[in-house]
Amino acid sequence: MVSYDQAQELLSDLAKKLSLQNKETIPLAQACGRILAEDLFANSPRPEADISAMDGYAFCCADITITDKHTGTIPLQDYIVAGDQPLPLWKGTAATILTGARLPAGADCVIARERTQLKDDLLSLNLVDIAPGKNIRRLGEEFIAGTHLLNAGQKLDWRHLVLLASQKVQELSVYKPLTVGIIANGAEFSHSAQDCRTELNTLLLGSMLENLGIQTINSVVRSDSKHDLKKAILDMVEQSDILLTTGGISVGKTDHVLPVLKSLGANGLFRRVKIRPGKPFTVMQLGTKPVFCLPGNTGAAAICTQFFIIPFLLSVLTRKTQSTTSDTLSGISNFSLMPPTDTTCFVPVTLLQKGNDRVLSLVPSQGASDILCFSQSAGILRIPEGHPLNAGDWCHARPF
Ligand SMILES: Nc1nc2c(c(=O)[nH]1)N[C@H]1C(S)=C(S)[C@@H](COP(=O)(O)OP(=O)(O)OC[C@H]3O[C@@H](n4cnc5c(N)ncnc54)[C@H](O)[C@@H]3O)O[C@H]1N2
Ligand code: MOO
Repeated sequence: MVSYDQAQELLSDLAKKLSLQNKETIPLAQACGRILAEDLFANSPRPEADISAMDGYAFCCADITITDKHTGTIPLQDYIVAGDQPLPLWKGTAATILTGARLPAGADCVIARERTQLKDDLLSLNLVDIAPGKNIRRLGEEFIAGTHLLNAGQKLDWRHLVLLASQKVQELSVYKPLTVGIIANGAEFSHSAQDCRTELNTLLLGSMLENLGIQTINSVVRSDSKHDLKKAILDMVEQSDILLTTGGISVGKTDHVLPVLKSLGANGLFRRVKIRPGKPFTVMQLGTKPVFCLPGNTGAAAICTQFFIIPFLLSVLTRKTQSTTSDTLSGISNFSLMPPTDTTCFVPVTLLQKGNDRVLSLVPSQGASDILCFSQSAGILRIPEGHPLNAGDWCHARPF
């Protein structure tokens, strides 16, 4: 049996050693949700040229004819819209220019249209409104060519796609999605069982993992037969990069998962963790493939997945230890909890604003097989071994 920290360390080492993922090149438009497999750099500056930030008029400040202490004039000549490659300004004239249009050579200022008067193609303006550089977005002001834009391992969403589209990236290299095989087992799920139960955990695990962009394949062994279980594991190992099992890992007569895996040559990374719930959680390796053996109790399976499997998969996917699953629901606890010696405890909590305080509270009924507590809570609070929680403590829960 290992501690929570030891289990995390073993999993982090395992994630670093695994080289599960191949790369593929796909069109940018299909890349949302995929994991970038290369560092990407800007191939052009942004803006690509000096650009007008206003609908108005472009000119060179030095060409303004001063008419009195406060005002000046300049004749109007050209008309430039976004998409034009403008000719240089006629010396001594201004050009009408629209927002986003390239500045013509010779212009060093743009004035907004509503700050001017126009009569017979002669523009009048207040001198306080003009200065070299005004209302111009300079070439490379946002970033220059060669700027490091994205790291390999980034999960791509609209923020990244739009950035890459601005660089005219049409295709990019991403990791092929991981396939995770999920096996539930138990005779209670047979439709002919006297006390037939609804199988929940393949749905639970499948939804959690698909949220990460992982493909999942499910198999439910609706018997307590070692033979059926062995066949399901062998089938699943063929089709997946990583295996999850749920149920059948305790010490009951029908708990066959661990003996069957051992009979297939699997080695244990660790057997049981000092946590509550989820103590029977075990990780093995079948050949090079990790096999995560989760308890059958649905609440325990959910918590082990949130705290061990998702961080593991994210570090495999992104090739770095994850901070994205950090504990970010912060508030003052309104309850005390003393975990048993050597045990890390997990409890679902709500987060409510009470006056000036954000308060973390327990929700009712949070046994290892309970599930309503998850819908009633905002996240899970981990209470590390040796650190009893006192009412009034400032603490951080992990949001769902
Ligand atoms: N003598 C002992 N008994 C138990 C111990 C122990 O240390 N000594 N540990 C307890 C703990 S803690 C847990 S957790 C469970 C884990 O047992 P299993 O992983 O073998 O789970 P099962 O016995 O197969 O099922 C337990 C419970 O969960 C339901 N279940 C199972 N799979 C699913 C599923 N896919 N969907 C919905 N519900 C599922 C199953 O019907 C049982 O009710 O062992 C304790 N016992
Ligand atoms: O630890 Mo079990 O996972 O409590 O029911």
